[in-house]
This record gives sequence, structure tokens and C-alpha cells, in this order.
Amino acid sequence: MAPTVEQVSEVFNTILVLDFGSQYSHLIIRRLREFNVYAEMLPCTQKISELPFKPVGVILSGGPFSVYEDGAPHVDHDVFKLDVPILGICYGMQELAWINGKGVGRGEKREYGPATLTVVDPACPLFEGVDHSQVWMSHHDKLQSLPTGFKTVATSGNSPFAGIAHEEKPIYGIQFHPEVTHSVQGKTLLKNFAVKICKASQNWTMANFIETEIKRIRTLVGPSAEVIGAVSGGVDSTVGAKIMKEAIGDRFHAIYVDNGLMRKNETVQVKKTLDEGLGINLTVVDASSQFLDNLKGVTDPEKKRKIIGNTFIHVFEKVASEIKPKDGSQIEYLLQGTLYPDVIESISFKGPSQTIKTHHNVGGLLEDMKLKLIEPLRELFKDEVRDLGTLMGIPEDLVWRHPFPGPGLGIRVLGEVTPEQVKIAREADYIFIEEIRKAGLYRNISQAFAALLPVKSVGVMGDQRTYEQVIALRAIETTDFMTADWYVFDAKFLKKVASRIVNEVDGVARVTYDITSKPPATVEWE
Ligand SMILES: Nc1ncnc2c1ncn2[C@@H]1O[C@H](COP(=O)(O)OP(=O)(O)OP(=O)(O)O)[C@@H](O)[C@H]1O
Ligand SMILES: O=c1[nH]c(=O)c2[nH+]cn([C@@H]3O[C@H](COP(=O)(O)O)[C@@H](O)[C@H]3O)c2[nH]1
Ligand SMILES: NC(=O)CC[C@H](N)C(=O)O
Ligand SMILES: [Mg+2]
Repeated sequence: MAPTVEQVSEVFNTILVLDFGSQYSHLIIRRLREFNVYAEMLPCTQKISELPFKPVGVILSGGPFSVYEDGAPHVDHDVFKLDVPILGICYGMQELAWINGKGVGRGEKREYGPATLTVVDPACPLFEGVDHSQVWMSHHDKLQSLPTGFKTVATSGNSPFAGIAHEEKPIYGIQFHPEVTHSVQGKTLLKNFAVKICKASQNWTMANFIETEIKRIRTLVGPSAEVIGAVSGGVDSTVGAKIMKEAIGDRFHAIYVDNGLMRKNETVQVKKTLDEGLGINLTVVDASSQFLDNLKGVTDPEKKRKIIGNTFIHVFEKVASEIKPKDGSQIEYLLQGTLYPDVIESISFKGPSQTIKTHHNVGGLLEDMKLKLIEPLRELFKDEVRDLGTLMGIPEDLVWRHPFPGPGLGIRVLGEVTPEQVKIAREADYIFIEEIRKAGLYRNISQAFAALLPVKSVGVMGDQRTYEQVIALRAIETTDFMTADWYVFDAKFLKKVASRIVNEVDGVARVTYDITSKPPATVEWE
């Protein structure tokens, strides 16, 4: 019989967030974790009898619908049978009111933005330390009457029922959004709910997580099986590899693919950092000619992405078949660095968003590959991964490395990818990043790179006419890469970088700086 593998949500006291499609649902989880309470999100349609774990409390999120509309989403009423505290936020509170008397309708006025909260029942534990503070509203519907069995505990100018509480049970509703930072005491309120009311332990720390995760992996893999991992030298896969190494030692095989689209000196450096610095035995597979051959003559960005993704799979399949585990079995598992935002995106009630571009993703393209995935970071946000990396002794440089996309320079050479074009992009990128580091700006910027444009422009160098290509520099600031703004360099810095690139990189006659935010642009050019 297969061993039972405990999930993180079974080990840590977990607050369950049921998502009704609010833009802020993931922020509720972020805020709870900031004070070390573990939280997970599931869609509001989740059947309570099929919950994968028993939560210590439930939060019903906001959402774009109106509870009284046909087809509006509703929570499974068995949620009340769980006999744990419940907090409804905005739509979530309207849902509680709808279930308990249907007194919800469209308000005369919409209310978006700040409001001041007045607590009318100071004994209510939810509002301890929250009185007379600014809260953030975002609604048009409102409670028209107090739901059966509830009392008013807080009000605001436009919302006579800004906060309600059940007379006997620990069930609460609030019209405002405590999860956004504009609700000044919002975090205090969420802490009151999670820690005081739900009695959740504040033990969600990366130190505790490592221990649980290592145990989980050992049980999952068993005593003798071996695992391979796609390791790029980026922070996610490196932290994943380090966890695997701690869990199963030399039964883990880290594989780095040199796809010919990596940055200058990257392969040598990644090998050195992982082998010498972290004791992870990294196998470098040189597949550069395979990737470059497959990309010959292709200019469409989506086609390029798919070719690169597929070539990765073929390379991994071959590697997996060549490793012969000592116990005579076959490689069964592949490590992947999936993070929680990817998981949230796929389980959100709004459903996965439209594909803007196919992100190369080893796992997503694995359908016909027999390997099963191990994803040790699938519960973590990027900053938690960085904390974890630091705790596990991964050098600061690597922990704070800018992300580098799997398709690499293949999507930064616009148009056809040839070895000559890759070389130009690689050299220009190297100079840009070197200058950023020298100026002490690396950590202020979330990601920076150079892209090579497939256009030629006239220039003059040493009295000679030139007719060469254009480099576009891109540097952005962002927290989650979903939205981003361009970084404001001072003019002197840009002057220096431009002059170095044109002087030192053959084939470039002009340098531009990309000043588009995301949206409407994306981070990468392809
Ligand atoms: N050159 C490569 N060799 C092996 N695996 C790779 C390579 N490039 C990407 N991968 C795999 O694809 C996954 C996704 O890449 P992604 O860039 O999102 O993550 P990362 O490289 O680990 O971290 P970061 O986001 O910091 O770059 C990686 O975690 C890794 O498993
Ligand atoms: O591993 C990856 N495989 C990909 O195919 C891929 N495409 C974009 N990116 C990275 O994702 C972030 C957002 O990029 P975009 O705004 O261009 O979509 C940025 O950090 C991009 O570098 C990728 N990462
Ligand atoms: N932010 C929300 O949850 C909004 C709930 C509901 N759609 C309203 O307009 O009131
Ligand atoms: Mg990467």
C-alpha cells in the first residue's frame, strides 16, 4: 500500500479562504502568512464534505457578483457544520446575510475608496484595536437589514452594517477589505480573527516548513527511488534542488540544460555555485545545437516558445532514460519549482486567465511524459522562497538573482534566433547588468535585460556610415510580475551604458530604453 503523505495544510493550522473571484483573494492569504498563520485558497464552489483538510477557520472572500443575481456563486451550507469561526468579507458578508434572511440589494450609492470605521460594540474581539481607523470599501450592493441572529458591531458613513457579528456563534461579516494596505488596521483585524478567534498557531515559518517538507518528500519518494530535477540556476529551482538534496541526498540528480540561449558565463557559474557552493551535483547537458537547429528559420514568438518548451522535454526524457537508479527501478519523479501564484491562478474561481504568451514550463508541457512531479514550493510565494533560500544557506547573490525565463535569449533576440544574433544580445545584456551592479542598483530593480531588435538603423562611427541593429534596454520594478513599471535611471547612467554597448558590441549602432509599463506591454518583448 502506498504510504500516506501528509499535506502542508494538514500539518499546520490552516485558515481556508474560499474565493468568490475577488481581485484581492490572494492578498488575504499573504496578510495571514505575514503573521505566521498558514492559509490556503480554494474556489467558493468547493464541496465541504470533500475538503482535503480540516481548517481552523474559514474566510469568504469578496467577489464581482451580486448575491441576489441568478447564477451568482454560493457557498456550500455545510460550511456551518464545520463548527469553526467564519468571516465574510464584502461579497462574503453579503452571502452570509443572503443565507440568513436575504436582506441584500443594490445601494443608492457605490462606495469605492476610503471610509472611517466606528466600532459600536467595543467588546467584539474582531475589532480590538481597530476603532476609528480608515478602511477601504469597494462595493455597490449593501445589507438592507440585519440578518437573522446577527447584531451590528461597526458602522461607517455609507454602511450602517460595516461590521456584523452573530449573537451566539463566532460568525462575522465586514463590508470593507481588511486585506488591502489602505485599510490601516486591516492586518490587526485579520490577526484578531485568525489568532484570537480561530486560535490558529503562529508557527508558519520557513524553518518549520523545511522540516515538514523534507519528511513529506522522504515518504513520497520512498527509501530507494531516485529523482531528477530541472535546475536552471534561478532561485526557485535552486531552492527546490537544495530541499531534495537534504531529503534524499545523492538519489537526487540535478540537470541543467545548456540550450545555447543562456547568458554570458552562465553555465560555468551555475555549475560552480551548485557543485562547490551548495554540494549539489549538477549535470550539465549541452543541447545548444539541438535548440538552435530546431529554431532555424522560425520568427513567430509563440512558435519559438513552443519549440523551446518541446525541446526541453525531449532533452529531459532522454536524460531520465539514461540514468539507471541503483535499486534497478526507473526514474519516476521530476522536481519542479512551481510557486503558489501559479497554483492560485489555476484554482481561482475566475478560472485561469487568457493566455497572453505560452510561458515555457517544463511541467505544463509534460502531458505525454511519464514522470510524476515533485513540487516542494507549490505552497510558497516568491518572497517566502527567498527566505527559505537564505535559511538554507544559499548565497545572497543567488537568492536575489533577477528571474531569467526558461526560453532565455531565444525570446530576447526578436525574430529569427541565430548564433550570431544570440551573441550580440548576450554581450549587450552583460554590459547592462554589469553597469547596474557597479552602480549598486541591482537589488532596487526587479528584472533587467537587453533585447535585440530585428531592425537596422543608420549611424556614423569613425567617419564611416554604419547600418546596424538596435538594442532595447528594459528594467522594471514589480512585486509579482503581473504588473510592472519601468525603472527610472538617471540620464548619466543610461548614457554610459549606451556608449559602452555601441562601442563594445559589434553589430549594434543604436540603443533605446523601453519606457512602457505592464500593462499595456509585457516584461519580455516576445
Ligand atoms: N536551462 C535550464 N535547465 C534546466 N531546467 C531549466 C532551465 N531553464 C528553466 N528550467 C526549468 O524551468 C523552471 C521554470 O523556470 P523559471 O525561470 O520560472 O524558474 P527558475 O529559473 O528556477 O527561477 P527564476 O524565476 O528565479 O528564474 C525552472 O524552475 C527549472 O525547473
Ligand atoms: O520561466 C519562464 N518561462 C517563460 O516562458 C517566461 N516568459 C516570461 N517569463 C518571465 O515571467 C515574467 C513576466 O513576463 P511577461 O510579462 O513577459 O509575461 C518575467 O519575469 C519574465 O522574464 C518566463 N519565465
Ligand atoms: N468587492 C466585493 O466583494 C463586491 C461585492 C458586490 N459585487 C458589490 O458590488 O457589492
Ligand atoms: Mg529562470
